[in-house]
Amino acid sequence: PDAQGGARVWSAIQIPTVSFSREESNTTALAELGEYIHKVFPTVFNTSFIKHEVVEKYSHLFTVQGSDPSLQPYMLMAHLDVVPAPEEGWEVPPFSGLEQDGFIHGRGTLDNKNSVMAILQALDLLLTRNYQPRRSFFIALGHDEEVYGTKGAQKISALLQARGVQLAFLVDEGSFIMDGLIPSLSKPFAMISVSEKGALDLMLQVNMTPGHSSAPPKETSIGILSAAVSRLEQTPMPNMFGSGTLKKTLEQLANEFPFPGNILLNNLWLFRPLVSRLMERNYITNALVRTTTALTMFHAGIKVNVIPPLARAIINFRIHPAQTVHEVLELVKNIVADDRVQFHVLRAFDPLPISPSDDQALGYQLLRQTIQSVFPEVNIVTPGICIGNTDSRHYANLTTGIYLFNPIYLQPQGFSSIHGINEKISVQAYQTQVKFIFELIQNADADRKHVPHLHEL
Ligand SMILES: CCCCCCCC/C=C\CCCCCCCC(=O)N[C@@H](CC(C)C)C(=O)O
Ligand SMILES: [Zn+2]
Ligand SMILES: [Zn+2]
Repeated sequence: PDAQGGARVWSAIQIPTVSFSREESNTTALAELGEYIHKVFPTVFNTSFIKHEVVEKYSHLFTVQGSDPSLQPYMLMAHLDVVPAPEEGWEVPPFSGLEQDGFIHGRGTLDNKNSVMAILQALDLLLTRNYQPRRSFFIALGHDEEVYGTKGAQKISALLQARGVQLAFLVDEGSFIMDGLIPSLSKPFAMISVSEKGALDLMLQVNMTPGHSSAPPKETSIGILSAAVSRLEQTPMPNMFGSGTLKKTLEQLANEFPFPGNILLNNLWLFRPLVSRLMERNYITNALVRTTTALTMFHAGIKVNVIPPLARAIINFRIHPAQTVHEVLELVKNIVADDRVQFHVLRAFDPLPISPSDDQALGYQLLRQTIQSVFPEVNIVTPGICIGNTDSRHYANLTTGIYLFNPIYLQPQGFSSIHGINEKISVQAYQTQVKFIFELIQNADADRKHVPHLHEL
């Protein structure tokens, strides 16, 4: 990639495209970022076979017309918005986009302006080499992923559906080259997520008669609700480990673990109960084996000497692929087992279906091939499940091949910086991401029977 690559990312980081809530986002910044990509990637915007459309004012859809209409198109995705970043705790201000010690710092450097910039830069590089793709593809840049994507991705998806588009596959954020995230597994491995967990935001509410605090009743709305949410926190949803994608992932990783992990994972027929318990010990692997329960909001009380009429809590469940929203709701009601607690579903969706990862799965195989070429040191490429949610779920009507992968090494510190503090990307990692997309686009054009001849960076 050219020397400007880093500089372009820094400037994008300086534009605070924050989504605060579904109702509130920094639309001035979103518009500014739209103008910015126009300014720094003029070739992308001025090429005759690329159509650019703005959707719902701030999202962007690029249609790159390939020369061979018989090939089914695919889509590359990223999002322009970021979560808020209060300045406390940051080594450098989160919207400074400063470069220090080979790293670009700031909110959005991993989630997900890196992908916005890398996709456009890779395409720009191909265009400057007079490359016209054979296979058409779309680039969808949503502007509200961090607040559910209903204005951006959902609208782009509806637009494409109305045009009769069906995609061979799509690639979005959500998974990485995992580096030290699994205890005792020191070797990095590439995980391409082939599904993502579902979600349920559930409000619990207790209404009681208000009164004077000098003569309190035996139970208050706060006490009843606290007991209910505490029961939910203390009673984890069932461990679903045993089949499906995770079992496949672990079997593929088995020989990478030192003794005795390798023996346990190579003999899951015998050690399944033990492995399933071990997975619960770490908060990341725990999230892979069950529907998680996170108590995230709690509101009650209006004055120190008033018995509160109303107490409310919101719980965020992330639903394991082997369960449904309906099943989780039933379990929750059984655990709470108190008629005074009312339930209101604020938002819910089931886990995504599992995308294919067999030899015939075009998207998966292209990603695997490109990983092996760009990261020859990575021995294992494995399908996995994304524990968070992405804009990709809005496109499930257009394709059965949804693949989540960011071609970046992710260490525990990087993992906690996503939505946390000190988010940063090394200039070298960003350049490698550009190289990855540059090769991926060309691999998607190659005759699958022959070894591709690539333009090189
Ligand atoms: C043996 C396998 C090991 C696997 C380790 C897994 C480690 C997980 C690593 C990365 C997960 C990062 C997830 C990033 C995508 C999440 C994006 C996001 O925050 N989305 C929001 C969307 C919501 C609809 C607002 C979310 O809350 O999920
Ligand atoms: Zn993201
Ligand atoms: Zn995010």
